[in-house]
Amino acid sequence: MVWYIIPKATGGGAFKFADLFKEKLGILFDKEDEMCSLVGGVNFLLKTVPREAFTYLDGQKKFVEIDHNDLYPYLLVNIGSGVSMIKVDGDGKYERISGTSLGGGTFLGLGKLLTKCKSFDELLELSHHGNNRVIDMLVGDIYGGTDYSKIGLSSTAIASSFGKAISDGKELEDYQPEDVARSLLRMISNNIGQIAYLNALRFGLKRIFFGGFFIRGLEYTMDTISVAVHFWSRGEAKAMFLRHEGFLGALGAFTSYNDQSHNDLKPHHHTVQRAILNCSGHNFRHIPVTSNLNESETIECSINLV
Ligand SMILES: Nc1ncnc2c1ncn2[C@@H]1O[C@H](COP(=O)(O)OP(=O)(O)OP(=O)(O)O)[C@@H](O)[C@H]1O
Ligand SMILES: CC(C)(CO)[C@@H](O)C(=O)NCCC(=O)O
Repeated sequence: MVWYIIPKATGGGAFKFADLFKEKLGILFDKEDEMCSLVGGVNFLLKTVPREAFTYLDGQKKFVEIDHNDLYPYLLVNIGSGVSMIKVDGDGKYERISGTSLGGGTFLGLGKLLTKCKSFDELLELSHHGNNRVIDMLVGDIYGGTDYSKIGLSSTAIASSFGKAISDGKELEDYQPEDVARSLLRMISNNIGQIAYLNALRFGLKRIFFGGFFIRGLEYTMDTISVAVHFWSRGEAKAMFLRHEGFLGALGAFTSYNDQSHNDLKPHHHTVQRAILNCSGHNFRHIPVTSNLNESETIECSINLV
């Protein structure tokens, strides 16, 4: 019996590794466009999975009721190595309106250089124990401890990320890696939240969904992004997060098997004749799919969305 498996692949890696897979494993990818897959993944989740989207503010997670008839338009901010901002108007209807190269890769890359830590988890762990005020220059540092209330800035607002390092007379080694990691996480998350809001404003979008593997359900990251969106929108816009934020592209590629008919898909037990891979530029991540062969010579996949 001969088995032909055509894996769906999305992201830059679908292109970057296509020849390698063909040469070494004899496998051809079915390439799915990255942006299209991201949007497909989010739409699938929002329409199919209960309690998928939530807000996170002041340590409180609140699930958001999604009205399927009033879902669009929204802004999707996908934070991977870089950041893509996509205005979504419907199934398959979207436009990438902006992006920034200051993303998860910047956090991890700079973090490795500045703290010598080896992995994302290590860097995050460090950031949990740090205090950004040691390195960040606050409004109060500039204004002698007081707020600049006339323009809406409290004394504890960050005036300049890493600004204290200008005149502290310290070398990198004199700072605790925990504090450096904390400032870095705050700087990146804050910046993304601000750019996201400005783009939402450009197009009059009230809802902003944040996804990508950078978020990973991390409270400090989500809190910083939420505060940035809240601050810049003066409470008008809300940052929303997704429970399955790290698998958007792979899910979108998966749902595209059925000719984009997401509505026919249920989050449990799909019978498909193919497999999926989510390929970023430098690594592969399998969506948690279990598979076994059944008598009709198909691969039975079930996704566990918990
Ligand atoms: N265990 C981990 N190992 C590496 N990076 C991680 C890990 N957990 C979270 N991250 C963060 O996720 C980012 C990568 O996210 P993701 O895989 O969604 O994007 P990507 O596909 O590599 O990038 P892009 O969307 O720009 O192509 C990293 O830059 C890092 O900040
Ligand atoms: C290049 C991609 C789309 C690859 O996923 C992503 O890393 C990204 O959106 N980077 C930001 C590029 C920019 O808009 O400045």
